[in-house]
Amino acid sequence: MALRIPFIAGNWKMFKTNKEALEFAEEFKKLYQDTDVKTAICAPFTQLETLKKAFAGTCIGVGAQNMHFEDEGAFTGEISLPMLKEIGVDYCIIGHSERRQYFAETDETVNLKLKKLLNESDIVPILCVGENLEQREAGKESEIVENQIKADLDGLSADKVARMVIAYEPIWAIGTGKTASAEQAGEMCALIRRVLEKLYDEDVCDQVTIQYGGSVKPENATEIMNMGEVDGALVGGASLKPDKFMGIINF
Ligand SMILES: O=C[C@H](O)COP(=O)(O)O
Repeated sequence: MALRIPFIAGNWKMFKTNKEALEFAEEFKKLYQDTDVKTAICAPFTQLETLKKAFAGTCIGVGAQNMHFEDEGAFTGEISLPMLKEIGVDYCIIGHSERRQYFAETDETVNLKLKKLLNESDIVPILCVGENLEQREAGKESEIVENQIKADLDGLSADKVARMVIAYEPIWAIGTGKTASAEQAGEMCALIRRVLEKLYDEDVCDQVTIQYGGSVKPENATEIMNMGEVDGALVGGASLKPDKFMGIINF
């Protein structure tokens, strides 16, 4: 079994101005030392260049939160892969539940975006999947997540999928203060690994980094990270403050 390095990424969603991002970066750089945990900040588009410059010469990665699947065109408000490449981002979140819920993201567009990123760049996608409360209460979480993974990865080759990150984010646990129990997080991350093994092979399933996301904070990070199949976390609210985020990285 491959030894996967823990990877804890922040998702700032629609928070922080450039000035605030720079202040965060300066403070966070001082704190992020002597750790074997990989990290990145996925920030709004307007802050990506600022963060790339601020984190230059460190191991702290920078990610976008979305990308269009076309290179260019009449798509008002969208950002393309060549634009992200020019900034030099390391990661890009794809298919976050907030994109699916509020901006009509579908498994079909998620799939096109993943193909674009993986076939035409070295940018690592962080694919988000997860069920809503109604689906969880109906006991359908495994079916929902399995179907999302199958549809989102459709047509992608094993070597491409092997370098992805997949974040299991139950929608009912995002920003609600309700966290999935460490067992629930572990079970769903294990399910994702089994689906990958079925679709590809053991090598792919061993290499993919699987994160849990949903109300992760310093107080619950140790328990979540200690579940066998959880390789990391995608952190929303608690990634906005350098000391809180560092508290999770130091789980
Ligand atoms: O991408 C991050 C997730 O949506 C989790 O957000 P949260 O930590 O604020 O619950």
